[in-house]
Parts: sequence; structure tokens; C-alpha cells
Amino acid sequence: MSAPVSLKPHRGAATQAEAARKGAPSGAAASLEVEGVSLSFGGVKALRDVSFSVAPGSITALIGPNGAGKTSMFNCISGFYKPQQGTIRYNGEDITRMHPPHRARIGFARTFQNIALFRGMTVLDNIKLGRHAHLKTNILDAFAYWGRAAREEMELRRDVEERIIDFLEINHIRNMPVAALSYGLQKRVELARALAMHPRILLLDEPVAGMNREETEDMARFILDVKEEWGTTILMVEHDMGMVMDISDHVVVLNFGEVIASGLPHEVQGNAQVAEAYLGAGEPAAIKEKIHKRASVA
Ligand SMILES: Nc1ncnc2c1ncn2[C@@H]1O[C@H](COP(=O)(O)OP(=O)(O)OP(=O)(O)O)[C@@H](O)[C@H]1O
Repeated sequence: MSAPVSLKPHRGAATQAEAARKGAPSGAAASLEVEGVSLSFGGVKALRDVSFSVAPGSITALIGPNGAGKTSMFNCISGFYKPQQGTIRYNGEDITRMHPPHRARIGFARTFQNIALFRGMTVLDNIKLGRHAHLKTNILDAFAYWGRAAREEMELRRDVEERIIDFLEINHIRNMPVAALSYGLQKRVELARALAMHPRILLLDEPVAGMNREETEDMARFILDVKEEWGTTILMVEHDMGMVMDISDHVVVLNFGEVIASGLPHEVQGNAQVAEAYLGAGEPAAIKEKIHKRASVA
């Protein structure tokens, strides 16, 4: 738990109109509806009849104490788990049983709690791997239609270099191996790789976990910029309550696999059941203090 983040505009931040002119690398915003989802691991009920929705172009945060079911829900949405009951809809389409690669093709991209980058490869090469999810050319095609492959490669470079790298202010590290970067920059590169997939919905798994204050503020601002400039729908799981409350449009709270509260940040902050859930889970003193403080001013 940490204090509200200070959201300074980034140097590269543009207006939505400017971003549209530049051809922002995001498709139209998507909506997501989770309806009656239940998931068990043997006798452990990780999710019980969970329902909530994510509005197009919003930032929705999924929060809750340890073991509440956030990761399980996230994995159902990204396709790594198949719930035993319930439905997940993307722009009205039932995607509950759709495999992750198919989800990537229709507009899903995600980052991971533990950074999932190729550490020996450069920043640029890692980002290119994200973009490859959308290239029409495969290896065999490339032999037969090298012209198309070359064109796509050039388009890819332009895309990566002129938009995402500029946007995330990582031009100075583009040729560095990921392993040589600070933790905060690695998380930013992971975001860049996800953006290179042209997501319509971006799933962020603890985007500021393990970051220091400055890195957290930077990342919070970048996430807001992605929403505001590109209109991407964002769903994040995050423990940093200060950051969640400052940048989210909507907050969904899970406890023991159930939704116990859902609403605007200030509504959730003032919810006694939410404070109780965190206290009951024995979260650190700073969290208790923060929730009490926020509940008393809401
Ligand atoms: N693969 C699994 N096998 C068995 N039980 C699991 C598995 N994954 C999660 N669980 C159980 O499901 C419940 C929800 O866990 P989950 O990881 O989704 O919670 P969480 O809110 O993400 O917790 P945290 O904040 O600690 O990451 C817990 O009781 C957990 O022990």
C-alpha cells in the first residue's frame, strides 16, 4: 500500500486527437462481461458466481486481499483457465472457451506479475515479438513472398520505433539487453510489448508490483496515457491501493472468490465490508491505515 501517486504528464503525452492523427496502435475499445463465473481447484473454490463488467475505454481494477481469487479471475479472462461455470463475453461474443492465441488475435494483450521477457534479447527485439502476433507472414510464407515479408518488417519497425518506443520514452534503451535494465524499465518494456500487439483490451497483472515510488508514478501515468490517448480498455490486478484509487474508473473487490463490492473508487474506499476483508486477511498495517483513512473521508 502506498500514498496516492503524483501523475505528472510524460514528455511524449499527446491529446487523443493527436494520437488518432499519429495512428495510435490500438484498435477500437472493447467491452468485457463476466457473468456467474465459478472455478474450483479440487475442493478449493477459487471463484464463486463472479459477475462484473468492464466498460469500453475504461480502467477497471480487480482488487482484494491475498487469496481472494484475483489471479484466478485474471487467468479465466486471459484464457489460461477455463471456468467450470459462467460466461465471459468480449464485445458480446462468448469467449469463455477460446484459447489464448485466438484471444490475442481478437485484441487481448497482457503483462505478467513476474516479468516475462527474453532477458538476453534487446528491448527492440522483445517488443517485436509482441507485434509478430499480428503479422500475416509466417516462416514459409516469408520464403515464397519475401517482398511482403520485407514490407511488413519495415512497417513493423516504423510502428515500433515511431509510436510505442516514443510513447513509453524508451528510445535510449532500445538496443540494450533487457537483463541490463532496472526493474521499472523492464516492466515498461513488457508494457511496450503488450502494446505492440495492438490490443483492444489490455490485461495488466500487478503492473507496479515491486516498483519504487518514482517507477510507480511513471507507470501509473503511462497506463492513464494508454487509456486517454489510445482509448484502450484496461483491466488490472493490483495491490497498490494508492495507484488503484487514483487511476481507476471502476473497482471490483473480491474476497474468498466472491465480489463483495464494485463501483467508483471512492465508493469502494468507503465500503465497510472492503475494509473488513483487508483487515480480516491480516494485510500490513499500512493497508489498514490507508483504508481507514480513506473510508473516513469518503
Ligand atoms: N493452481 C491452483 N491450484 C490449487 N489452488 C489454487 C490454484 N490457484 C489458486 N488456488 C487457490 O485459489 C484461491 C484463489 O487464489 P488466487 O491466486 O486466485 O488469489 P489472489 O487474489 O490472486 O491472491 P494473491 O493476491 O495472493 O495473488 C486461493 O485459495 C488459492 O490457494
